[in-house]
Amino acid sequence: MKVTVIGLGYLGATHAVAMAELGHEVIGIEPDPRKLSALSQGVLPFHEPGLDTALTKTLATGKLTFKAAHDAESAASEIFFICVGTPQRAGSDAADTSYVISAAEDLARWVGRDAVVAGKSTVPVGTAAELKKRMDAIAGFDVHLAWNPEFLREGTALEDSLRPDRIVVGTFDQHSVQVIKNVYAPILESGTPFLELDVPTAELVKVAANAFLATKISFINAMAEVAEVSGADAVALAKAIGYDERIGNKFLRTGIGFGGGCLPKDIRGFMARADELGVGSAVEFLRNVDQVNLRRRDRVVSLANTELGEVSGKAITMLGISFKPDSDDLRDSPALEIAQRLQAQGAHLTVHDPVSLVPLASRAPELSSEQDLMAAVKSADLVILGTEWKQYREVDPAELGELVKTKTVIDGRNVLDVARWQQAGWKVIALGRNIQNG
Ligand SMILES: NC(=O)C1=CN([C@@H]2O[C@H](COP(=O)(O)OP(=O)(O)OC[C@H]3O[C@@H](n4cnc5c(N)ncnc54)[C@H](O)[C@@H]3O)[C@@H](O)[C@H]2O)C=CC1
Ligand SMILES: O=C(O)[C@H]1O[C@H](OP(=O)(O)OP(=O)(O)OC[C@H]2O[C@@H](n3ccc(=O)[nH]c3=O)[C@H](O)[C@@H]2O)[C@H](O)[C@@H](O)[C@@H]1O
Repeated sequence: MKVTVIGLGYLGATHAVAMAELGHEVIGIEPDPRKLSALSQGVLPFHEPGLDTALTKTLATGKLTFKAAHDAESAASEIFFICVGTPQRAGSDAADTSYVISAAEDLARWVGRDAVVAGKSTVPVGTAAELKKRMDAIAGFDVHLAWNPEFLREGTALEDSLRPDRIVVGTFDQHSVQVIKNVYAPILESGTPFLELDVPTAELVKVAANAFLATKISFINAMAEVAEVSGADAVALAKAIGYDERIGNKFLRTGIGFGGGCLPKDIRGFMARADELGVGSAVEFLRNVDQVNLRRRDRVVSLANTELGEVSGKAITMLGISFKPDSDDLRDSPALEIAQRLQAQGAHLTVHDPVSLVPLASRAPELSSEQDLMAAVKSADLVILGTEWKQYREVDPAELGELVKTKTVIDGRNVLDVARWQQAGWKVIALGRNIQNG
């Protein structure tokens, strides 16, 4: 099928490659000249395991091409996927839907009568109905608009796109259902559940899923707060409750909390939208979810100050700066916020991260960085593990211990082998735990 993907960020670039992998003829549209040029040359403008090689492979087949704007060729597509950003609006909790509106209105000037427009961006409930009104008015006919939210995770984005848990589609008409079933046919043939819903439900499924995931993480981090003052251990607690199948053991990893371009802004956008709809109190608990999450960052800043007397003038190494491993995404990264706050208090931060130091240089130029892990910890008064990259879990604590000034580590993700680090002479501090250091 002829497919156009609009907006080639983390979601859109992945979706375009995934569609080409399924055998479709794909055009990707991206107005940012830097991203467009990189993608056209087969270079992924962000880190995503496996997507770089898949991009090179699909480009070579000639089935994937990129453009800055719509033209007659893209206008002939049978389906258009809208994948533009919906960031948090400045000075507000609400989602900024201006990019989606602009992409939809622009597309309405090109879209064919039989083509389907499938929105994949995460939007406040009610957005699709508003877009349809605007698109119909510009196109002069009944545009086949549908909402098809995406559930991929960064770090496993391509795999999640090609082998999703489910495909959710909200449609206004049956023609859209059929075209969407056709585009995903190879995935559906493998037995992936296809949920055909009304449009508001499809929009809500996405924000509800992210709100639930955020709540689960904040739940265990709230238990961590209680554990810290009661002598309990939140990691052991998570394991113990997770054996109950009704609770499950996933998404109960306690630590410095959730960040990224989605969970934080999606729960805030959900609260703002619920408020507009007059049911703000229904999701008021998400305010607590957000606050518990942000308090974990405060906790690390406070632990660092307690450990060092005060942080001013002290050398602190942050291991990992992206919001999660296997990603270079710095959007609302807990590790980044902690590093910036400690630096603002006068500490000398050195950041190590396997892939995020280039985006970090433009995002937070005030932070020093070091590509070599051993050099990064040299003479440190304190080491903080901010992102649980595999190499930090596997590093030899004895080797690191020879380089630092003081062998104290705050494990912000509860992934270090405490006994091993202690045997190497380290004082180990972790969130939600009361670790006895000899
Ligand atoms: N990042 C992720 O893992 C996931 C993101 N989402 C949702 O997908 C949407 C996009 O997120 P990301 O890809 O992370 O954002 P992003 O910021 O990485 O990418 C958005 C892209 O859209 C482009 N764009 C903006 N206006 C445009 C227009 N009028 N026409 C064409 N392109 C335009 C931007 O230049 C940018 O490259 C958001 O709603 C997000 O919540 C959903 C699931 C997963
Ligand atoms: O809407 C989105 O963009 C996506 O948001 C999340 O995916 P992602 O942000 O890539 O990453 P997650 O694996 O969900 O992790 C989010 C944050 O929570 C943290 N986390 C995760 C799990 C956990 O147990 N504890 C915890 O602190 C991670 O470190 C990370 O900072 C959802 O998992 C995806 O399903 C969704 O499509």
